[in-house]
Amino acid sequence: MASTGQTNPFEDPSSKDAQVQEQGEIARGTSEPQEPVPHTATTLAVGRNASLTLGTESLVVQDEELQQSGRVNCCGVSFAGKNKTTRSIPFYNILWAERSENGDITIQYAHAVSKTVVRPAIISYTLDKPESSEVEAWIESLLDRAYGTSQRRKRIKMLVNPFGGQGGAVKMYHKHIAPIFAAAKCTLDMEKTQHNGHGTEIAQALDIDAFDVVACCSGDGIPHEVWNGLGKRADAARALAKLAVTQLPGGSGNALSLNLNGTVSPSLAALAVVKGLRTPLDLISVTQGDRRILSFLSQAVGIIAEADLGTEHLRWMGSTRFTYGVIKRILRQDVYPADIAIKVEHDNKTAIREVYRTEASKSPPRHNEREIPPADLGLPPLRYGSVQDPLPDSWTLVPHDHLGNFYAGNLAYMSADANFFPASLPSDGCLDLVRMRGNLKRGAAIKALLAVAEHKFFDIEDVDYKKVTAYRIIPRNQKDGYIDIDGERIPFEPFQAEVHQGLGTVLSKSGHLFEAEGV
Ligand SMILES: Nc1ncnc2c1ncn2[C@@H]1O[C@H](COP(=O)(O)OP(=O)(O)OP(=O)(O)O)[C@@H](O)[C@H]1O
Repeated sequence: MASTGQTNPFEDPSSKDAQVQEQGEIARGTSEPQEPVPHTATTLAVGRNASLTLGTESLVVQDEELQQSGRVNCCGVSFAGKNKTTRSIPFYNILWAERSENGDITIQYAHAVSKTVVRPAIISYTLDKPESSEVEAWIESLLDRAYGTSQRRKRIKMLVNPFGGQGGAVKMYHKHIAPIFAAAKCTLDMEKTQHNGHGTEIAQALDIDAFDVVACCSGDGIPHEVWNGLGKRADAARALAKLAVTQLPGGSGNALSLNLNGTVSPSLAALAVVKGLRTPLDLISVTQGDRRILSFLSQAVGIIAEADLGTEHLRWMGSTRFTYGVIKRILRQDVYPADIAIKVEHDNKTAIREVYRTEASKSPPRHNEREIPPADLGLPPLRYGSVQDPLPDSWTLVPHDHLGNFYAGNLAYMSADANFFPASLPSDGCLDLVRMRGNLKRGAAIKALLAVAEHKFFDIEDVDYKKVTAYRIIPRNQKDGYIDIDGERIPFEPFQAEVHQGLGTVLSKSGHLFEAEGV
């Protein structure tokens, strides 16, 4: 038996980690703790002194090698001793396994080099009995545990926004993302976005049968464009069901990755995409004038919208500009009068908590394939018409003279530490709507704001929280202002929104929940 430790083609050879990996990490016996191996485990003897065992949650690698235990004694004799090393690699981290042409067995996995970075690493053994029929079945069994119902070798259309965030997305893609996808044998077709709206154009013209995933190395702007591009197609329903839209965090707002990949680390997000389960996501039609936009993240009017979009001149402050913007308006007790009509699905927090907990207690779906609509179906029709139509009969416009915040969310986290919508679910057919008065006592308003980071926002009495399927909002008595749809500004005019249950598709870790603390 020989542990060959192949060179990893994706590593920067100058890095220390790469050198360790090239020499074969297994023999070094580092990191993860050993896991007890159950009796039912399948063990593959790769050589006289090494074995690979499928444990309950991980691949257990045992390796014995000769190690120099002392250099020279007083008589000039070297001593050598045997050292057995055991380590576990979580199945989640296994990217690929195969027999190479020369009969070696090669396993690629995501090795944690820190809490926020994983890099591809390779274990490679020359088999003592390469002809054994056991090997193929063992590899299949390993891949089965590594992927479960997640699709292997995803075909990924990769969009990279070179200007996302601080402008480092292209470098980050090459360093942290592409190597993970390549090690997992995904097919990659990378394109840099060239201008505003390019994501929409690409999605509109994309060969949807050639890809499984559109992955955006960007902020939330490019996923928004991609869903809108898919929505403009004659086969919109099919395109939106077939293509999972995902994000590799490369912008200043990375909410999609936070909620679905549970991270803003590019390499961990890439691993989450490799292992992601296809999950339907509600999308929202927003109509304004004769326009129809698809929204996946949020719609905001009032303090939050203004603090997000009205503080561009304070970009030098980084993420603090948003907090500064909110506090300034809370202290001024700004109000944003509007008439609002809402189609409510769940109107109290007890019922909402119940809905959330029922879904959270379910086991992850066993099958994550969804029905693909025929090619002649466009976007679903609007059940409540558009903002230009008369108000539906059962709706009532209610004046909100002292509105401070109107904030509708389709995902839980709006940014790191801002789980504004903890009860939201990927495809419950509802938006979570938060309304707060602008004339609250300053102390109470600031307490509510601080509660967001402490996961206590939902229970604050001044926070009105409902699950809704549609609404119309008509701003009043203001010359101009901010309306924020997925972080983008639209004209300060009345708009209407309605939810399309599970119209879009994403990849998630759980298959039915966001990566957020719920209620
Ligand atoms: N090559 C390009 N040149 C200029 N703008 C671009 C280019 N590619 C994409 N864009 C635009 O950049 C905008 C922001 O993109 P994205 O969300 O990826 O980054 P971000 O850093 O989170 O953005 P922001 O901070 O502005 O919200 C999108 O509207 C997109 O259309």
